[in-house]
Amino acid sequence: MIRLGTRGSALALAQSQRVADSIAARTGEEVELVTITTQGDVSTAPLASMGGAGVFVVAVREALLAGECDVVVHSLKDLPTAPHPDLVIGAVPKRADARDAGVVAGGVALKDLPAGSRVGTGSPRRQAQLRRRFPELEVVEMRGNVDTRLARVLGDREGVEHDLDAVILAAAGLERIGREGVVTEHLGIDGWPTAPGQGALAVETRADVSGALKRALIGLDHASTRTAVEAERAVLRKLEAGCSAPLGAHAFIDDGMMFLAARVYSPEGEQVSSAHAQYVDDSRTPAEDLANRVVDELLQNGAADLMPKEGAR
Ligand SMILES: NCc1[nH]cc(CCC(=O)O)c1CC(=O)O
Repeated sequence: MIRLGTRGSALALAQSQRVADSIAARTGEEVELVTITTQGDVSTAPLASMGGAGVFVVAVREALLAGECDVVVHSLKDLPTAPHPDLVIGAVPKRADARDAGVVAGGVALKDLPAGSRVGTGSPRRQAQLRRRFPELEVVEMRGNVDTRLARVLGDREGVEHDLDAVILAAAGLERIGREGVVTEHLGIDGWPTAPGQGALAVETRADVSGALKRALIGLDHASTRTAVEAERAVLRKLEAGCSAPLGAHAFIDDGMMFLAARVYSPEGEQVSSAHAQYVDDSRTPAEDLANRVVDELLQNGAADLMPKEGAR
């Protein structure tokens, strides 16, 4: 019996169940889901007041370290970039859709929404992107699980106020919970790069993992997804010291070639710094090399100046 720790949200359960099925098929062992309730799930306070989105990861990791479960699944974009000394990412499965998706009431295109229409997102990156591309729309701060966010646009849930015209969410999350049908448009990755690691999962275990579970995770790993998200996260890590502005980054590998593009936004979206690079050499560390080139270019393009100014907002 293998125990897979998971948060209890619909999204977490959906992605954990898929990984559990895959581990069960590869090991021939039964895989049981163990639900872990985190402070971030219970409270609706702004995540920043609880130490950021990391609150989810910390609680799930504690259960893993305490031996309450053997393996956990994270959305890669929620994972801190610093490695944990006692844990390893045993598998990064093949990435799903990395794009953001718009869900707009009445199926109207975002660009055709009347001025002042209310669009919900809690992500500083999406807020900056919305303000830049659709300056006439009103950006509304929000958080909560995906179903609640959708209900604020679709008005399909009792007890949830129907107060938004649109919401921006990850396409991958909507697919995983079977709600891809509500998407009214996808935002192309070139003009709307998403969070480092978006659409990808990290399957984490204790560093001393062995035997059938270890072999199953090796089999579940998708090398080019792992390298691509490594490059995206390396951009985040290298910029963190000098720049806390919203960031989009996307990498992919196609036919042996690797591409990485990143964009840093000022909070109001009026300024950006963009950079991209592609890998042609036979580097043994392509993710690191590409990220270094992209970060150098971002900083040359003024990325550090896009940071929120003290007291400006
Ligand atoms: N921050 C919350 C979160 N973490 C992962 C996903 C979606 C799934 C993914 O990107 O893998 C979401 C919801 C969203 O951004 O819409």
